Amino acid sequence: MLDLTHTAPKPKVIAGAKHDWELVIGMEIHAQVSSNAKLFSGASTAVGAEPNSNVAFVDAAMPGMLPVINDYCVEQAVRTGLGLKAQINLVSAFDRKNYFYPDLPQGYQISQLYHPIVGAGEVLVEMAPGIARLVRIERIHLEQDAGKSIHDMDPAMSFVDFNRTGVALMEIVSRPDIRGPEEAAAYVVKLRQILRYLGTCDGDMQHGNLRADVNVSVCRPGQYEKYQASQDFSHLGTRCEIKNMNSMRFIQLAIDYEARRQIAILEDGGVIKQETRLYDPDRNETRSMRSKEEAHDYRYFPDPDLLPLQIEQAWVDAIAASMPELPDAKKARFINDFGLTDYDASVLTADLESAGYFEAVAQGRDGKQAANWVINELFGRLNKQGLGIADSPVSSAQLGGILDLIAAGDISGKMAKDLFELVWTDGGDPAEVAAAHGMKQVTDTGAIEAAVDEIIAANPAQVEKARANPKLAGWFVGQVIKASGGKANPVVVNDLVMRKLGL
Ligand SMILES: Nc1ncnc2c1ncn2[C@@H]1O[C@H](COP(=O)(O)OP(=O)(O)OP(=O)(O)O)[C@@H](O)[C@H]1O
Ligand SMILES: [Mg+2]
Ligand SMILES: [Mg+2]
Repeated sequence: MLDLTHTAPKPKVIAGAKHDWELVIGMEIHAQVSSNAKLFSGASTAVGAEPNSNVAFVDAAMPGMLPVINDYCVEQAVRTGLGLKAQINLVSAFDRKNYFYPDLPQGYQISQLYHPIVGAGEVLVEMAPGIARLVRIERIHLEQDAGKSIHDMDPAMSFVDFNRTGVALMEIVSRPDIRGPEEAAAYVVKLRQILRYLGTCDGDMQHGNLRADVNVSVCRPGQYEKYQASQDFSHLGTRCEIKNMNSMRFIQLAIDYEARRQIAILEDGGVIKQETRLYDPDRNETRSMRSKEEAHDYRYFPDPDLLPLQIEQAWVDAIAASMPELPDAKKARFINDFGLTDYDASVLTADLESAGYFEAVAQGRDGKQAANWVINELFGRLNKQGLGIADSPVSSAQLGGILDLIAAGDISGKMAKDLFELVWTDGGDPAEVAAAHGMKQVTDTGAIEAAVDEIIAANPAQVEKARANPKLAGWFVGQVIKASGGKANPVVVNDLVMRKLGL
């Protein structure tokens, strides 16, 4: 069962020169929909293609061309909504958001202002075991991405690449429920994790496939609670929106800078102007880009080329029936089925590849031991070499084979680490590699007994000490294992030593 009991984290408090302030943050996440074709054309969404080669006439806004909705993109938005426990709107509609920019050939972006496809949902953001923020989702709407302006190819010219023009985006809008920079970053991490589990967005932030607009305001302690009770935004401060953030670190730095900037203005008796700002990582500051446009500045109106989008409940139900297991459920299951700690379960469910690998190793084996090996040995080794789990030279079957040899008492923990190293570099079936390298733990009592007798006979003084203080018997165990060249099974040695010493 999923245990969602949690306590909310404390909001971040910043001490100004005059008094304390709290942060209030709401995020708009633009997530590129995983789909082979664009939202309103059949053109490919592949990246890295020759500039302007994946552009249909409708993407280039040729006269008379009409958009045709790609139902797979709609399905992806519905799947995302279901993954965020959100309401799915069976009727939604597309609007034109008008603005002029060289990378926007239509002169407007098709978006969904008035009737989005997805309504209210939620995301649980864990900050520590048992401490979590429930961030409410206000809406998700579908919209077109813009093209790319290129200014750095020639000092005297600007270019434009329309390959990205018309690719489907989901804008996922949160309520202002996030209360600090760390929570903001954790929210993006969690949302990205859910999208990747769902397969609706690849979450590649480096290539801008997931980017965040971060809305920040500050208020005096107590004001947020008034907003919560009434949902009346006038209790909150004026927000500034920091556009296009695609790094967890910069999101946190930008929020911190922006909050302090606003506090300084307010304590000086000034007012915050609602505006759009850009973060400059080189100078760690935000700068005004433009004053905030209101919806009416965009002259939104229903797109006359597109009928309202109507979907069937049965179709939504079919998508719901095919949902994969999501991160919270998988984590709870790992804790329950494999006895993992909260921390280990979080690490192992961070992405689907790690979770799948771990599960293959843990199935039918000691789950905790499997977790230790995957997290400490495997991840440690992969990190050292800068590899991802998909590129691991040791497969889950091979790692499972190593654990089986330990469980059978054939190799010691120390030998297992050496064996792991051998399998990592040379590959092969672990049992065969172990045999080829003479890695076999001695469990034969007869052979070990002789060594124990010999060491006891040679060290009468140690024997006296150990009989007086049984904790010192470990010394004999160490000696016997050393004498065997590390091959004697420590469990067997320990039993014999204790018996021979009469302990
Ligand atoms: N006082 C506030 N402090 C912090 N965040 C706020 C505040 N008021 C609203 N927000 C957040 O600002 C965001 C507003 O996004 P929304 O898409 O609704 O409008 P927008 O930013 O005006 O539109 P656009 O998509 O054109 O940028 C939401 O995430 C909301 O939670
Ligand atoms: Mg928005
Ligand atoms: Mg916005």
